[in-house]
Amino acid sequence: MVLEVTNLKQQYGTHEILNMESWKIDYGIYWIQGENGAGKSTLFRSLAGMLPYSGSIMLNGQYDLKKNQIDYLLRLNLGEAEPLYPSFLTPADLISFVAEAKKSPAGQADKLIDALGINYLKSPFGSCSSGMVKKVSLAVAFLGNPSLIILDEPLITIDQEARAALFELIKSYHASGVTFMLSSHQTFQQEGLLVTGSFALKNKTLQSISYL
Ligand SMILES: Nc1ncnc2c1ncn2[C@@H]1O[C@H](COP(=O)(O)OP(=O)(O)OP(=O)(O)O)[C@@H](O)[C@H]1O
Repeated sequence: MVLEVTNLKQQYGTHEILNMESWKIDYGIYWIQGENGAGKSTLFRSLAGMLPYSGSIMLNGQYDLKKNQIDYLLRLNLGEAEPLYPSFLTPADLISFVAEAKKSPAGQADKLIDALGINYLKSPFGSCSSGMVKKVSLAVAFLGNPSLIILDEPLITIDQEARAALFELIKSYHASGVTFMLSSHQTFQQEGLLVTGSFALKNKTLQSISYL
């Protein structure tokens, strides 16, 4: 099992957002759907260790997010829907920092920069376009040797060329064993991406969607 979630509860103050008894996914590409405010980003941030939660989250059947946090976080990457970086930082700074933290193999960052067409590496984020910021956030989500990559709304603000490059990256990383969790209000089908399963976040839990 790539990911196993048990009794996950998540709330902001007294407002409960998630209450998931059991959710397991194996190797694949999953599309997570849900209305605005359903809790997708909250779920992804919880899985990425960014929010306190109650319950258990286990990766690759052996890394518990609470007990083996470093091993877990080396294997799970999140690309946020609307990434925010300090305005003085440059994409080059961010990429090299994350590459080191994620133990990225030599040459991997350059390939991602090239593939996604990131060409303002030394301009501070404060002067980058929103599409450029998003492309950098996508590049860093592929760094290291992840087992699971979560991309929250990966298609927003990126142009057609970057979109095509992103789908090529997803396909090639998936072929080498990476599981993906993608959220989008748009369909992925036209990109030739074979989705293993789709889930909808409703009533604080994930329900499997089957297509006729
Ligand atoms: N930091 C926070 N503090 C308090 N409430 C929050 C916070 N972040 C999100 N929420 C609330 O939690 C609920 C779930 O939000 P979340 O962003 O996870 O939904 P989403 O499914 O990703 O939505 P969208 O499709 O609009 O991006 C919403 O009601 C939102 O207002």
